[in-house]
Amino acid sequence: MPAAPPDGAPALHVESLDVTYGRALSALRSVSLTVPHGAVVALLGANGAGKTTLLRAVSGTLRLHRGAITAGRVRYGDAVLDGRDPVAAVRAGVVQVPEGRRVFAGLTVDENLRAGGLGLNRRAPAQVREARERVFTLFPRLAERTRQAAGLLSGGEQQMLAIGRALMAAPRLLLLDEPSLGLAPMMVDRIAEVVREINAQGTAVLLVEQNAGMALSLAQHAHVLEVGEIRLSGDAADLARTDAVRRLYLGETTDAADGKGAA
Ligand SMILES: Nc1ncnc2c1ncn2[C@@H]1O[C@H](COP(=O)(O)OP(=O)(O)OP(=O)(O)O)[C@@H](O)[C@H]1O
Repeated sequence: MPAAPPDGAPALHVESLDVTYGRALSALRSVSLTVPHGAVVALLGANGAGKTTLLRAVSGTLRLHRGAITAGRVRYGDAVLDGRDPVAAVRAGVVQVPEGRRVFAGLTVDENLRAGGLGLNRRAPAQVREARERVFTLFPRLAERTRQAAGLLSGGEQQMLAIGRALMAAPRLLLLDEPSLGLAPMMVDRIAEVVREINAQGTAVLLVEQNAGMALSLAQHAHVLEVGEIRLSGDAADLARTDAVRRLYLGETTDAADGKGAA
């Protein structure tokens, strides 16, 4: 468990959130969760459960996908984030790493990293250098490839770059969407280590993962979303022991008759 937060340290509060896409599609209903300062919180759920939608609602990117918050609140510390844009979220200290390693393929590693700092364009060059050094310490492979086009990196390296780019904005809360998706097991282990290191440096993480084993091993708290609603919440280690999570999300056959199809 993380150390007790200092007084006034910001936490993310999502309160009774409803989100729709277009006029009809209800993607989230009455979703509430908290990410305490310095914590790792995992968000699990099947395809289409609404995990990405929740991250978009927090990072201010929902409108870019024609979604809208129709009820509820998103607050990070004193900042109200619902109804705001991504720049407001970044300024408040909240940065999302989108699913699918969306790096700028035609730009170099270095240019991608610079782009990550642009949301905070009044920062002193020394801070930018410091953020860059932090990224290169976490990801030495990026330091060796600063002039390489991002599109030529391996999948794992692109995921590192996507995370590194987000870290350039010096987030206090990182929203990570499926960082292990499509990566080889060794790279998944490396990404897990990186999440641990980032968290140990004081950044809270809201981690969306289909790899429930990895997510629950990293998180202190976890929530399970099903068709837009939170079905289970609790201590990550406790959730990992429940039959439903073991069967549906950890791939264990506690009851062969039920199979794993619902996940
Ligand atoms: N831009 C969009 N326009 C319309 N519907 C959308 C849009 N994005 C997501 N949805 C729908 O909202 C619901 C929740 O999707 P979301 O991507 O948040 O789920 P998810 O849990 O992240 O799933 P996945 O693991 O597949 O990414 C789904 O029914 C999905 O089809």
